[in-house]
Amino acid sequence: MRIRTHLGQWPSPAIRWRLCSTLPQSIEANDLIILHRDTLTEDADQHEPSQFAAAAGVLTVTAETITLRLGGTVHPLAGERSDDWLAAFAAFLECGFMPPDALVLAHAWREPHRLEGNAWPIDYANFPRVLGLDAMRPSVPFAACPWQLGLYPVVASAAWVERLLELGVKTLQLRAKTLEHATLQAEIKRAVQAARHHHAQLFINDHWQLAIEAGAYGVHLGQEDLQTAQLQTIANAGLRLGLSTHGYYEMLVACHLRPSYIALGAVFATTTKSMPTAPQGLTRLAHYVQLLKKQVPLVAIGGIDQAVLADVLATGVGSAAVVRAITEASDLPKAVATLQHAFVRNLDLVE
Ligand SMILES: Cc1ncc(COP(=O)(O)OP(=O)(O)O)c(N)n1
Ligand SMILES: Cc1nc(C(=O)O)sc1CCOP(=O)(O)O
Repeated sequence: MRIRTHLGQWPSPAIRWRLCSTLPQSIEANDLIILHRDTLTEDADQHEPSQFAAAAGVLTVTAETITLRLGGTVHPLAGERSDDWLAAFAAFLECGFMPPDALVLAHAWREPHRLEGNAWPIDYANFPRVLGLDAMRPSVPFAACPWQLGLYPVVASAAWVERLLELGVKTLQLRAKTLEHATLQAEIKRAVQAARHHHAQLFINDHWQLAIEAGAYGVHLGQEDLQTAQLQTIANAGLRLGLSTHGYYEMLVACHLRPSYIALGAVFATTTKSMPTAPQGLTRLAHYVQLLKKQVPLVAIGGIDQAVLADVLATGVGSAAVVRAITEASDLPKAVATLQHAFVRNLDLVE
């Protein structure tokens, strides 16, 4: 409660978690069981999850690490933390953050922040490391892209890419979800050639091998894609990499891989795809930007249109990716011009 009062206004959490530092008489579905261990090497690692199967999650805490198991996913974190990290964890859960994100924030929590009247953790140096990522991290950072990627339409065909290039759009993504290999290969080639002709930056969603083959500017991948994509091959080929994130834990994963930009979503509700996570909203987005703005170029995505673009840009992101604001526009040239104008106005305000 003491820490929570310093974290500002947040909607009530959708889930009331119960933190159990000692074993409860009966385990309930929203319980997070906390186990203290000397090291992580014990075979306890294998037995604990089934023993506590009725709980929502288990945190195994050692001096240097905390491993959170939640819904079949393991989140291993390492880093310094304050003595009151557990109280901070409870406070961030109370602000509505899911356990992996609340645990990241709890690591980064420092009491002096509160005394300085700036309680929210935004100092990247205090944030923990996600363990187990080194094998997928390329030996060098991905090629850089501009800090301000500007208006960033995400479209499903080369024809759409060409239409937008004719209207002066300079950053785009081809996100073709339903095409078969041969058609897809031809679409990607055509879109890459058109983008090159217009000196534009075209990212290819998911299909990183075809993107390399076609010589695309970059690739966009989601967190699940990280299990299968060969990031070193993408980096060696000189392509840029954009990575999706949906909260603090995923941001740390993404940052460790040194991508060219990080996407923050979904800012607002979207009907373009079914999202497993709740919309972030502008307040969270602003906190994310404060943390990451000096680390990597940022792109906001999800439910962004003309009506909200100025508010989104006011958080400090350098780009906004949009689907429906473009594909469902009744007057495409006007929609592009209006959206582009918001970027110009925002740059004026920042300068
Ligand atoms: C700019 C940008 N941000 C996020 C996404 C979403 O990517 P991903 O998580 O891989 O989901 P799908 O696009 O594959 O549904 C994106 N495509 N672009
Ligand atoms: C493709 C995609 N990825 C998202 C994410 O949050 O990762 S949101 C999204 C769809 C964005 O579409 P619209 O602009 O129509 O809301």
